[in-house]
Amino acid sequence: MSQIKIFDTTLRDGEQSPGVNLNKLEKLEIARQLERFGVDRMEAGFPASSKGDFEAVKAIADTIKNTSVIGLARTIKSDVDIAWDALKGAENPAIHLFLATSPIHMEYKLKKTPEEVIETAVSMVSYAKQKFKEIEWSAEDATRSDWKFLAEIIEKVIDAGATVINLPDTVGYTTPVEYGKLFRYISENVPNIDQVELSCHCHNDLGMAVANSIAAVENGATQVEGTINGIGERAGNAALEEVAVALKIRSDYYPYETGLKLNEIKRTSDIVAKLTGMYVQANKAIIGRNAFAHESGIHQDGVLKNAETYEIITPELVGVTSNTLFLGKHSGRHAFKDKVKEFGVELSEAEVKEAFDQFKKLTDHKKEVTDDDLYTIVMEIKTDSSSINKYQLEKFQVQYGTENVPTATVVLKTPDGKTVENSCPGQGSVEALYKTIDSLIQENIKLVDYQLNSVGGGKDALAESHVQLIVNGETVNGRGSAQDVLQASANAFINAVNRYMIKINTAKMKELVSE
Ligand SMILES: CC(=O)SCCNC(=O)CCNC(=O)[C@H](O)C(C)(C)COP(=O)(O)OP(=O)(O)OC[C@H]1O[C@@H](n2cnc3c(N)ncnc32)[C@H](O)[C@@H]1OP(=O)(O)O
Ligand SMILES: CC(C)C(=O)C(=O)O
Ligand SMILES: [Mg+2]
Repeated sequence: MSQIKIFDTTLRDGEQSPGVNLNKLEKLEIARQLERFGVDRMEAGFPASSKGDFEAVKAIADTIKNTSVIGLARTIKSDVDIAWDALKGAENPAIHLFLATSPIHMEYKLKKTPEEVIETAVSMVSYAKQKFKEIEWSAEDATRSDWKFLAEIIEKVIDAGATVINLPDTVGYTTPVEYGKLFRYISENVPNIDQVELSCHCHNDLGMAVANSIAAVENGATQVEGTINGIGERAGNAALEEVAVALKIRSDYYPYETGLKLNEIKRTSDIVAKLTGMYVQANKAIIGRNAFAHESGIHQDGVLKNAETYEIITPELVGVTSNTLFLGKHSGRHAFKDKVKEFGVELSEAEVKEAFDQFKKLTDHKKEVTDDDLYTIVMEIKTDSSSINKYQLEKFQVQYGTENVPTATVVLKTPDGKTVENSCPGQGSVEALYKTIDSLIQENIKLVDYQLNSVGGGKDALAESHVQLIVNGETVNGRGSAQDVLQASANAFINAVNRYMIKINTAKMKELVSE
């Protein structure tokens, strides 16, 4: 079996999904889970793109030790310098430089001739080599590039010091046979190709990202790039869990394996869905709710006689277990801490206290607190700490009846410690609630997206809400959970506003420091 490396870009290309906006703490929690999952490389972000991304990449580089941490950069000196500042604390600092090679990108986007593109790529790889030992170079839009030109530029960037060459299908344009031929061509026509690793990076615009990635592996790729749950720009990237499980299940045919711990798939998928707000559809391969459900009689009959008649993957393989019954009203702190440890999440003493208090409160209303419930509580605590004063929901009431105009009354504490109160009507309960909260906040707020999901099943399941707001022109996401759907909705709205407050306060503090 040959070992295929897994390069995860959930935190960079995945975060390019419209509407996804992760903060530093959320990125750090996802990075920790990716490390547990066993990815070989993780692209933590694009350090030169914003201060927030710089700080997140730096925090991940300084924390993650068992996975190589990489940052994306354009072929611009300042991007390379900023990437170095973010990544120099990593165990093995690595940079991912990209430059487009297709005629359309070179002429219209970069406004460079092919010769200038070669000269820029070579000089920036050489420049980066003064700092980084490991350099991945990507020929952006490789699948719409001239193959002879690709072979020429690749040979030169390898001579300049690149250690990994990536041939991205940037716009999801290729098909498995064609992409396979491209890898074969590059393997056979670049004389120094054996000095580097060859990587594939597929987008899913035509629904072929996973198939294309496997075709690349069959034709010489030694690394697959992708994201958890296939999130990413437009229709997304290749879903890594699908690639890994396909290689495992079809090991009778494919002589390749990955170092991923497949039984961490469910947990990795869950944390990414929860923190990005991009939930997977029920029929999603590998981890969708229906992936292991058998509905029709003939299938059920077959499965009862021998599960393998209709089941090629077992739920246990990918870490889908029946949602373990967790602790109850009478459970103590020790059992609680043990459970949190099992999740692989580290909590400080103060965080344990906060999580335990919330868990106890939940047991007053919910007989059976499950792993999913507890994980939701723990993640809220791990990803939402900030020392700045924030808006706090003191109390609220919503009146709703089929014959009444829904009306909400809300009492809020503002960041400067004042208590404010108002009531507003709305078309529905959530609208009334949101209008009232909005009226109490001195910012210009527009609601762009609202989602409500249940955590697990049952009448008493926790509700989890995601919102996207535009606050004074800035897009921010918010997340909230509670047993009541209106409380979860209110929490999500206020969480988004508080993230905006954190964002502008951090920017203001930086200005003061630099003055
Ligand atoms: C295929 C991919 O996924 S590539 C990664 C895409 N990801 C992102 O763009 C997310 C983060 N991006 C950003 O925050 C911003 O685009 C920034 C901060 C990087 C740049 O912002 P701005 O300076 O305002 O430039 P803007 O985004 O409008 O345009 C991009 C510029 O980079 C140039 N550029 C694009 N790719 C490259 C490259 N690989 N190397 C050098 N320059 C490049 C473009 O030609 C354009 O230059 P121009 O201003 O001279 O025309
Ligand atoms: C930055 C590059 C590798 C990319 O994401 C793409 O081309 O899709
Ligand atoms: Mg991409």
